[in-house]
Amino acid sequence: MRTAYTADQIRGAERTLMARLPEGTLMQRAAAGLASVCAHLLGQVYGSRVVLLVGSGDNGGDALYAGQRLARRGARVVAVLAGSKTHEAGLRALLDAGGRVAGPGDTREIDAADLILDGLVGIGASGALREPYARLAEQAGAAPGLVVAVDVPSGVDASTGRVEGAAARATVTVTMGAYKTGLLVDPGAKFAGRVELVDIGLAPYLPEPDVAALGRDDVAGLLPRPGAESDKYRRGVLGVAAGSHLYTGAAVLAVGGALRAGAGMVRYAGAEEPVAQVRAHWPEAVITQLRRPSVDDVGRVQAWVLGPGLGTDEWAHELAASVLASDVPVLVDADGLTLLALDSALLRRTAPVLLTPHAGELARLTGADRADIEADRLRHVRAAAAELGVTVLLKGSTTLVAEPSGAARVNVTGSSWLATGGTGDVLSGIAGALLAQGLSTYDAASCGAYVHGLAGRLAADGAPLTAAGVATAVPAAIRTVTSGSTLAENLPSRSRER
Ligand SMILES: NC(=O)C1=CN([C@@H]2O[C@H](COP(=O)(O)OP(=O)(O)OC[C@H]3O[C@@H](n4cnc5c(N)ncnc54)[C@H](OP(=O)(O)O)[C@@H]3O)[C@@H](O)[C@H]2O)[C@@H](O)CC1
Ligand SMILES: [K+]
Repeated sequence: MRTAYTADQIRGAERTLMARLPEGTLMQRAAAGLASVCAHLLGQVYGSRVVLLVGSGDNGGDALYAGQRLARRGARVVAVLAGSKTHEAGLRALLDAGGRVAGPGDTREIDAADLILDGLVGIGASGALREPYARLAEQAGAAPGLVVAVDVPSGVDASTGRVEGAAARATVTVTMGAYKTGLLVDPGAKFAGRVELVDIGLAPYLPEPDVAALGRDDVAGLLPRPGAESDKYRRGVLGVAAGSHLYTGAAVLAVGGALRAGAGMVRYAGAEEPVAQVRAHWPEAVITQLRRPSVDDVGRVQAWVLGPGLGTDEWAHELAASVLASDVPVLVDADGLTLLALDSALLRRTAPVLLTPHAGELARLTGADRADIEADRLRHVRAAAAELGVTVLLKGSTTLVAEPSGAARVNVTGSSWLATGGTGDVLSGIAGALLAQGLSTYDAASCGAYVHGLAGRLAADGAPLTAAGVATAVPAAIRTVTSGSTLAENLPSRSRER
């Protein structure tokens, strides 16, 4: 499990650790890790051109000491001093090692650099980048050289992932001591590139994490596996109330996701048109063609998926009320979420609920502005979970899952190929199948997102995918998780010692 922290949490831990160590020790550890990543990226350090963007705080100090180490190994290092002041000892160290200095206006070197080290601001930043930092951050991102962000890409809020103005787009972010939340959550995650963690000895002093990202082993431990005693009922029966005469595909995809994700049985309940389609695609599903909007005659299930392609008319509303009146966990997606936005009384139930909105659907549910949600996804998904008293999975390239208690997880297996129509229906089927097999809403959502992301990567393999292809790839994704194969995740968990 990868855990991440806010800037305040990191600062608190750093204070405790720093009090036990000679002054400057942590910065030297940070600089050593930084220089080692840079050397690795450069391949040959001797003769390479390195530009340091140096702000007025300790983030700039890290960059200067890393620059000293690279200069000692023969790199041609130029420090662009952007702040009103500069870390003096770091600057002296760089100059003693043969580095040079340029002012913030002298930026010709940036375009010629093999590697640009972004040491403008780290966890001490507040608000949008001011000039000349903003201009330098953008210039670095647009330059042909590699960009290595020190601790956090400047312009990304370390605690939230918010990007208010300009920010440095990094190839690699070398982060000190622990992951920062803003490196895992979009939009910050997009600016961070690959994240490398440098161990500076902070771990024993860290509090409970702000967010966690499940890794392959965590998911393998949580995914249900059929035992010798399992029969189809014990493996979990999922009910799917989805699809309408207008939208039949959503029902096919949700049922497909559920069957591939190991539900013991899927009971599909719907109107005539989607019933015909589901029957044609999935002879395995047990089908009830509904004559009235009620699931009373569908038979026993252990969980429901409600909403994909359901429509939002009176018939759909009554069907939603019937599903939510049951005493089993319900996953609500798509049109089901619109129905909840229109009639919040539907949510008055005691059994668990998992909502799986994208930003637009969450906006409809909570009344928040969609753009505000996209800009500050973690805050909004937490607020929604607390306000509605249910587990909320907010879809996106870094999908988030939040509990009413404030606990939150981020999924790192996502891929931009998954931004394709119908993939959400597959996710609802996968997570629903996990709910039916007994996982909590929190675990079903997090493991569902993880498996769905992997299936998307397998289905895409570097080319456009279809939602049906994602459903087909689900068993291979589960095999990847349970067999311990090393399909790459977004963020390597490798850490570097001094
Ligand atoms: N502590 C430790 O043990 C260790 C810390 N480490 C490192 O230190 C980093 C934290 O250093 P930090 O606390 O000095 O803050 P930092 O991020 O450099 O920037 C603060 C300065 O930036 C400025 N500024 C702020 N907002 C701005 C804006 N919007 N736009 C423009 N400027 C802005 C503001 O300056 P001023 O306004 O006064 O000019 C402020 O003083 C951390 O990320 C890690 O890299 C590692 O070495 C490990 C050990
Ligand atoms: K930085």
